[in-house]
Amino acid sequence: MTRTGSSPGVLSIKPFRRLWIALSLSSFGDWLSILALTALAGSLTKGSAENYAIGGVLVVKLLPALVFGPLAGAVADRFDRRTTMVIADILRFSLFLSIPLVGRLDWLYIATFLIEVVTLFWIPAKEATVPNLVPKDQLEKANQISLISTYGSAPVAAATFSVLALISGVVFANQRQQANLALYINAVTFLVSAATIFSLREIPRQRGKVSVPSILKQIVAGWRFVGSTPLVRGLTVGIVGAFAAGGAVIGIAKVYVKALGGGDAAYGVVFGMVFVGMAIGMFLAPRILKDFSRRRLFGLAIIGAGLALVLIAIIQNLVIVALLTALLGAGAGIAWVIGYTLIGLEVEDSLRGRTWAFLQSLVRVALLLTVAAVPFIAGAVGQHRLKYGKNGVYHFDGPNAVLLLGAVVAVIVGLLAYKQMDDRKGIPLSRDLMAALRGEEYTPEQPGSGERGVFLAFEGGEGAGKTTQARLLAIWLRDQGFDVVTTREPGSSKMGMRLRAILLDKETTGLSSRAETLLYAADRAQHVAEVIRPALQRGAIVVTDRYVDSSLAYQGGGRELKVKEIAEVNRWATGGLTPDLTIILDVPSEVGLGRFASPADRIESEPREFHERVRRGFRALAEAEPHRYLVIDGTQPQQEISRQIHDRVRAILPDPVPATAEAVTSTMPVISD
Ligand SMILES: Nc1ncnc2c1ncn2[C@@H]1O[C@H](COP(=O)(O)OP(=O)(O)OP(=O)(O)O)[C@@H](O)[C@H]1O
Ligand SMILES: Cc1cn([C@H]2C[C@H](O)[C@@H](COP(=O)(O)O)O2)c(=O)[nH]c1=O
Repeated sequence: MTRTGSSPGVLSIKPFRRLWIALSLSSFGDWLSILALTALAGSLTKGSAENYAIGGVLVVKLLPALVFGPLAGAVADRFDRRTTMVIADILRFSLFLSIPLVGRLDWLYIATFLIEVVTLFWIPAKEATVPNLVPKDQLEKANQISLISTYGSAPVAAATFSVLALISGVVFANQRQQANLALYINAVTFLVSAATIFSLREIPRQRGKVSVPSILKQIVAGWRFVGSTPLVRGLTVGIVGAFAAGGAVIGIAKVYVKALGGGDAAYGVVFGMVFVGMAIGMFLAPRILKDFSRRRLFGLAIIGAGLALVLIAIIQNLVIVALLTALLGAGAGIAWVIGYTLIGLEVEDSLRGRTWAFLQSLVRVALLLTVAAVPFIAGAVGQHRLKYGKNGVYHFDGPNAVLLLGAVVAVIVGLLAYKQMDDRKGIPLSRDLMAALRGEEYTPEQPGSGERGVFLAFEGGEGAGKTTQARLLAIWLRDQGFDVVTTREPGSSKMGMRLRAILLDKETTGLSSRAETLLYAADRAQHVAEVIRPALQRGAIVVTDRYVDSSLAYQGGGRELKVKEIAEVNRWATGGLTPDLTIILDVPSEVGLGRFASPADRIESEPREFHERVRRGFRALAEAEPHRYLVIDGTQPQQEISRQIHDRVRAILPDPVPATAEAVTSTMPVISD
């Protein structure tokens, strides 16, 4: 995985840097043009026609992609890319300049349509050029920085538009002149871009024959693939639905902001907030919810965006709407980055291209239909005044209805995507989410294990008396008719015995603390699978001499690794199996170590401070969850320790099986429910 932080390295490649400057300028110009054109269209019309005029701008911006999309890709491969880009930029400069000079709505539409057609040829020429300017191993970084510039320029454009609106509001009398100023600046960005690309002699000349796939064929092929793959089905439903909801917002935002008392500056701020939110969502969510299922997060992000939209539709306060818009953007940004990554990671390489082509076609259709439908829905709903209290009047107009409809669509598609893509079925969402927020992965007890027995663990430092007490407890339990399995760690399986030899042999030198932790965890995973879980499933009482807490105290306390991380590894290794009771025998380290006559093994040979840290580690675990532990002073006489253990264990034992059961099974009786 490449880190974004290393992107400046790519920018040191001079030709790529120039192309990137051109891309940034063009992206900035594109975003600024959406704001300026919709504002100008609004100012060229009056009353309810304003809705249709703004919607019209967006429709003509989307239409060319449907008609000329496949052709543009082919042109990029067939003609000289540098020339294509320079001509496209000069054309865009001229067309943008013409809009304020002509100053008519019909020309605004024609010019916008032509600009979009030209842009369609510019983009694939640029996309195809990048791999020729950077080495292969830098391509991913180059793509990252291009993506950041494309979307990062949106809030910059929005801020510029707001500032321009404020400044020009002082100088100019009407809104038309303000929008015109933005369009002039916009035109200049394309001229600079053309000059920058013209100077790029490194772009190789390109000639060749390329077939033009029909958009209809792509959609049909895509449908077939989507129908047979739940992941892509969920992604498609989510992405297309989110774009449809987004289309509703884009189509109505200008009118809604105006209805809330805002002008062009406020529109620019609200528009920019979507992208600020997107950037925050994209950046923060994957970090905060590092261990959370990406498939679940995808659906949840769309639902979250839908809920933010509900509030935007009903809370009619400009400042709150602007803040909620950032929330909406965050949801959209999270869904976008996850959708993008999931397609990259989980869709086979041979199908990825088709998936993208299909999604892009569908997204454009969805956007187009929504943007086109928005003015009609808003117009059909009309204006409604709802009275409340003595003098209160709540306005519910077309824009509110459109936003609410978009919100409902987002929530429904979010739910559908969640259902289709859920990769943790049966795991409660709230627990999964809470664990992820704590930085842990929620591991439930293995499904269907159906343990009926009792699981007891002895823990403590060296020579604390664990083996002695485990043996005495087993005798006491068997005397009462229980099926008891005594076991220990490490080394209760064939593989575990070999691991024990490696771990405790003083000849083992240079073993890293992490490797040591993993070897103990591997022994434990085998121990649980081979010995503990089968015994518990048949209803036995399992008494183990050491378990997970030994790793937390020895590798966490003794070796000073992070206890949380060790717990996480072990949760995974054991499938979350936790003892019903853990008995800690607490003795000062010199007392425990002094009880042995035999030579010390690799761990016992550690210095005293190590063993004292281990002791403190065990105590801390018991203090954190007292209900799961029984801490006993291990320096007491053996019988006294046994008595205290019996008192506590008795309370959690099930009723022994009636004596008759022994006759039936003719084996050691098992515990009944
Ligand atoms: N309460 C006690 N008082 C004094 N000596 C004891 C007590 N309990 C056990 N011992 C003795 O201490 C020694 C170590 O006991 P034991 O093997 O049970 O400890 P352990 O905790 O299992 O040690 P290990 O660190 O090897 O797991 C044995 O010789 C045992 O007889
Ligand atoms: C399970 C486990 C054990 N250890 C250490 C603790 C002891 O020094 C030895 C095991 O020897 P014993 O005589 O069987 O008690 O291994 C550890 O460091 N981490 C663990 O998870």
